Amino acid sequence: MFTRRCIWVNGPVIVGAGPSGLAVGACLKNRGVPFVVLERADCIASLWQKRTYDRLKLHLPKQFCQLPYFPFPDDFPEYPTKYQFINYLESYAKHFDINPNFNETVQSAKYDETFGLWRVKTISASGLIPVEIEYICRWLAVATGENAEKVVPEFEGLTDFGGPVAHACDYKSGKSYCGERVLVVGCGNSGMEVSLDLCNHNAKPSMVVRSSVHVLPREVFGKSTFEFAVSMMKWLPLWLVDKLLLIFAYLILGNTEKYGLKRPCLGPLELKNTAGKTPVLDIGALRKIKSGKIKIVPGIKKFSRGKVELLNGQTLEIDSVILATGYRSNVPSWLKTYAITCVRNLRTVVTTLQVLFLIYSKIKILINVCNYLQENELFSNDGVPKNPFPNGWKGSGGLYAVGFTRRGLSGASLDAISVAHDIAHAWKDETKQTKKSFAARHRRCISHF
Ligand SMILES: Cc1cc2nc3c(=O)[nH]c(=O)nc-3n(C[C@H](O)[C@H](O)[C@H](O)COP(=O)(O)OP(=O)(O)OC[C@H]3O[C@@H](n4cnc5c(N)ncnc54)[C@H](O)[C@@H]3O)c2cc1C
Ligand SMILES: NC(=O)C1=CN([C@@H]2O[C@H](COP(=O)(O)OP(=O)(O)OC[C@H]3O[C@@H](n4cnc5c(N)ncnc54)[C@H](OP(=O)(O)O)[C@@H]3O)[C@@H](O)[C@H]2O)C=CC1
Ligand SMILES: O=C(O)C(=O)Cc1c[nH]c2ccccc12
Repeated sequence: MFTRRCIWVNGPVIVGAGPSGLAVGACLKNRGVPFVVLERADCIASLWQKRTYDRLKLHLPKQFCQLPYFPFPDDFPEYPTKYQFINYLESYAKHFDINPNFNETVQSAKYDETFGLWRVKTISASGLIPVEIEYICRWLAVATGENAEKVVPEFEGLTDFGGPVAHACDYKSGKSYCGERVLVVGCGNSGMEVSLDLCNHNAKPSMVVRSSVHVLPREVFGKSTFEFAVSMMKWLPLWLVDKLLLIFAYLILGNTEKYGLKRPCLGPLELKNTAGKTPVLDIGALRKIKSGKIKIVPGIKKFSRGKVELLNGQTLEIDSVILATGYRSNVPSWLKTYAITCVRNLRTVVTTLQVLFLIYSKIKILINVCNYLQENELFSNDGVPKNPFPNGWKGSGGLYAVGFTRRGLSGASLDAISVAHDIAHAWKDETKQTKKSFAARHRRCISHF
């Protein structure tokens, strides 16, 4: 049973209370614009508080990770721990007096063309009875993140495996894996750091590398590699910076291909920009790989009871599996376009015709048209903005994206400043016009229907 409520918001609705949502909230506060933040979890920065392992530290230096208008404390180390970062975010929310509505999951957000308003529906699980709430607003800032949902690939036979299978987002420490043979699937920063942590707790990790990966040292000549790359980008083209990074990586780490870590054809920064694939910034896993403490294995063929068969025909006996297989955005599941229903129907008809008449090539064009129409005009079907950085933060009808730049926390901060600036201008214009007639309603941020 649901209770229903409808709330008018005089200002933007921000979806997500992670660093991006907090940053845009802070920038709006600075400009005197009221807003509401909706968060599905019961705390701010739920990714950091609930879905990361104990030993996690920021892997970019602190100056690239602080949010607008509130620097990290002076005594923070170069690479703050996750607990320091969480404390900072708590202080940030307190400093700017940001009070998200917790336990409220956005189910859908639709643009009502007739009124030029957003209708954002949530289910609030705070009380004993779930409450369905509809927020109505002029502006919608999407800050649900690039890592909103875990990616869990399907593997043949995994259900017969019998041992524990966890995603990296549920991994806390290697303590409970002591002495175990663990298969870590994936070799991004999560796979590498989970494998390292397992080693440090006397477990025996084998890490699956199915394709390729760029491993870079976290520091070159005592300076952060990231900072070094950022400085070089001011003077040199990206391809040259990539070449230099790879030369330094070779000089410092040696030939990583020798250990089964094939490098991608594209350079590390180009790959990050085009495919969003983050290079691994090594904090010690490579040493364990070189010493054989972390075994590198190829792609998976199938699982069976207590075993995994690999693509090279080798079979390993394993006790547990950790899927460090990454994350994805959840925007397509709740952000609707007005055309979505009719386009879906059209798509079904077209697919049926395709099956009936087998005239594939002509129909394929129509299917592509349907896919295009089904997409939101700001976000692609993958749930990230279609336009690359720095042009992916603004859509039409008052829609904004914060924190989808593939540039981590520094990208989120830049988005937040641009979005708040834009909304503040529009908000001030609109409130000026409506001030007299709606004076009473606008005195408070929210008024209930
Ligand atoms: C393990 C890990 C380490 C990282 N380390 C770094 C680093 O060192 N430096 C760096 O620059 N970047 C780093 N990143 C990148 C990372 O994306 C950012 O650090 C940051 O958390 C992104 O902030 P965000 O607010 O955009 O997303 P998130 O932190 O994911 O916050 C989004 C929030 O939206 C909420 N939400 C999602 N869907 C809904 C919904 N439907 N309704 C309501 N609420 C919803 C979520 O619960 C969440 O609280 C790291 C990422 C990971 C996974
Ligand atoms: N200290 C820090 O600050 C940390 C930061 N992070 C950040 O969090 C984000 C997410 O990182 P991460 O969780 O590592 O995810 P990534 O998306 O970076 O990596 C996913 C890995 O899983 C592999 N994979 C996916 N599906 C399969 C499959 N079916 N079989 C075998 N392998 C598979 C991918 O291989 P393929 O490339 O072949 O697709 C890739 O190696 C990144 O931006 C990262 O930088 C993460 C951990 C620590
Ligand atoms: O850790 C992440 O996910 C980030 O997005 C941080 C980041 C942004 N640009 C980069 C380039 C190289 C390594 C990390 C990052």
